[in-house]
Amino acid sequence: MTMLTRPEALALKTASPGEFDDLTRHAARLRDDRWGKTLTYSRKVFVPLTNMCRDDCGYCTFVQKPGSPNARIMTPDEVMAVVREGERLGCKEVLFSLGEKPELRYPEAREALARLGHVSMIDYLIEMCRRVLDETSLLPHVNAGTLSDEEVARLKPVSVSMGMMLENVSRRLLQRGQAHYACPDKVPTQRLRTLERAGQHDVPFTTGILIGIGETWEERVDSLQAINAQHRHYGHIQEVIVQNFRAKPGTAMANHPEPDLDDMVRTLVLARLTLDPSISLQAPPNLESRFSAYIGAGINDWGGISPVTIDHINPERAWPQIEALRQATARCGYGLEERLAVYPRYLKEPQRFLAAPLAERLDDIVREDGLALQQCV
Ligand SMILES: O=c1nc2n(C[C@H](O)[C@H](O)[C@H](O)CO)c3cc(O)ccc3cc-2c(=O)[nH]1
Ligand SMILES: C[C@H]1O[C@@H](n2cnc3c(N)ncnc32)[C@H](O)[C@@H]1O
Ligand code: MET
Ligand code: SF4
Repeated sequence: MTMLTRPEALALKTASPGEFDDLTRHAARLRDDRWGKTLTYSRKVFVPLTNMCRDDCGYCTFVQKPGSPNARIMTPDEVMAVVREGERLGCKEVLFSLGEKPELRYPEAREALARLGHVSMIDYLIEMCRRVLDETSLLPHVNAGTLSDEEVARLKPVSVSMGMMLENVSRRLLQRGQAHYACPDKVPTQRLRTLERAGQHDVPFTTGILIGIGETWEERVDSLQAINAQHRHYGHIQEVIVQNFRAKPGTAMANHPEPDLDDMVRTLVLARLTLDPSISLQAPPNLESRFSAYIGAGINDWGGISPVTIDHINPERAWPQIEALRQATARCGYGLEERLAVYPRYLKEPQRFLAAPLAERLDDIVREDGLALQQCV
């Protein structure tokens, strides 16, 4: 058996302990065959370029409304200070993660952008990616939500990869009282179009599903299959994050139950057995402490970890120390290695997946420190 059929995927939710053990072993073997006995992470800094956003996701504490004392757009000096600190501490990725198109909803966002000389957050983001490339050794990864065709095209020359959590393809979640009520950028067709545009532009892309926001098991299956279908067509999905919802005080979903470990493990096994094995499977190590269960379920990557910045999306969840993660990973029989924000597979076709100056730069980095090259398949 390789990939799951749809009925098998649906049945995984309630598989008996014996059946589930078999499937889990199969998922772990698939990971070992494709990715070997080494898990990876990316040493990064997190830059929340703005926390203003036109959406109102029911789980999000990152977002701040204009008028709140914390609503802001980072200045270029603030951005460059964080990036330089990252450079000093050996980081190779700048994760720009930001609210979506606040200028379309809030005059305050338009005014703040105008003071920075821009009319849209994406324009400002492009300027800051460019500065990171021109002035530092770090590589930008852009997580800015839904993107138009033109935005993808303009971001490609200034970033090595982009990402956006699909989260879920369920339209039900847009209804009043659900996680994505009043979120124009969480309309599934809009998210799927962004994935597709990234594919059309040959952008190495990170996506993922958010677990426990009111979706059904079947909707998770649908979401993973939708991601896999895009990858089959364009080959651009470098990694899929399976991220567990964490309830935050003060949000609409403060009292919504968090997914438990069994639910996460089952979903990771589902993901590993649904997705093409060339897609990296990532779960964040700061949202769950029982690492061995995740490794047993077939993940091969821990995502971005920062010695400089907090996880601004989950600010109460500290990063593990990289050495502690290395030891925990070693106890499961796996090594831990640093990787770049773009996976090795894409460096084999640099002219297709990277703008020429970025391809040259990556070539130099890989030649100098040979990062995660054992994974070149
Ligand atoms: O620190 C975080 N990093 C997040 N990352 C960053 C990720 O861990 C790494 O930076 C990527 O693996 C790129 O190397 C995301 C990247 C995406 O493209 C899409 C979604 C996420 C989500 C998070 C997140 O919630 N917290
Ligand atoms: C960066 C990604 O983090 C996810 N995200 C946003 N809020 C939460 C939360 N409370 N718990 C877990 N993940 C969250 C979203 O899917 C976003 O795209
Ligand atoms: C700050 S959340 C991550 C980026 C974007 N706003 C999204 O939800 O996809
Ligand atoms: S998760 Fe992203 S899109 Fe949703 S409110 Fe927060 S910043 Fe905006």
